[in-house]
Amino acid sequence: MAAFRIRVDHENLKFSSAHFVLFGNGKCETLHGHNYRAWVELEGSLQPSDYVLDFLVVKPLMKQVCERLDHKVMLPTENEDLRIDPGDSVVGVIYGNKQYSFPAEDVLLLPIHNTSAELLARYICGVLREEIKSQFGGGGVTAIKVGVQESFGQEASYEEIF
Ligand SMILES: Nc1nc2c(c(=O)[nH]1)N=C([C@H](O)[C@H](O)COP(=O)(O)OP(=O)(O)OP(=O)(O)O)CN2
Repeated sequence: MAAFRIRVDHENLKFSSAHFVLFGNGKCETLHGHNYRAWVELEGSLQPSDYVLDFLVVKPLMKQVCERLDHKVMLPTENEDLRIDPGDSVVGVIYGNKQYSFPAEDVLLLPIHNTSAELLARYICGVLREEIKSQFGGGGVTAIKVGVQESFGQEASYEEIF
């Protein structure tokens, strides 16, 4: 089967954020940060413009998502073992015998089960999918794939049919 695929992967598509992966049974990583990078690939048919979708519209969408994640402590709200108390000025978090409190403005609550690169990729993919659908009606896009790199040589990607 023949298909066109575009890829947007720029050095400014990055976010520097803190997280800790939860392993269950009260075990988790220590809080730490990564200089994440993200990229997206879109597969689809050519439009009258001879584009699948203009790079110049995909790039700012990706940039927006990265900016939302940048300089935040990312916390997963879909993990039943992580207790989050989202106050107006302080977010309290309890996991096993660990307790954290963060300034609310530094926290980003994400509707995911864990802040692994895999689930961050799926989250970003979902945000982009909805933006592309609402702004361009999908265009000719048939599949979307997002990659999230934690550090050089370590990345996860997620792909879904549009
Ligand atoms: N499949 C996945 N494996 C791991 C993930 C992930 O998201 N998906 N995440 C981690 C951790 O976040 C961990 O911090 C990364 O591990 P590590 O490479 O040890 O950490 P550094 O970036 O600090 O790299 P150094 O080589 O230690 O400097 C683990 N696995």
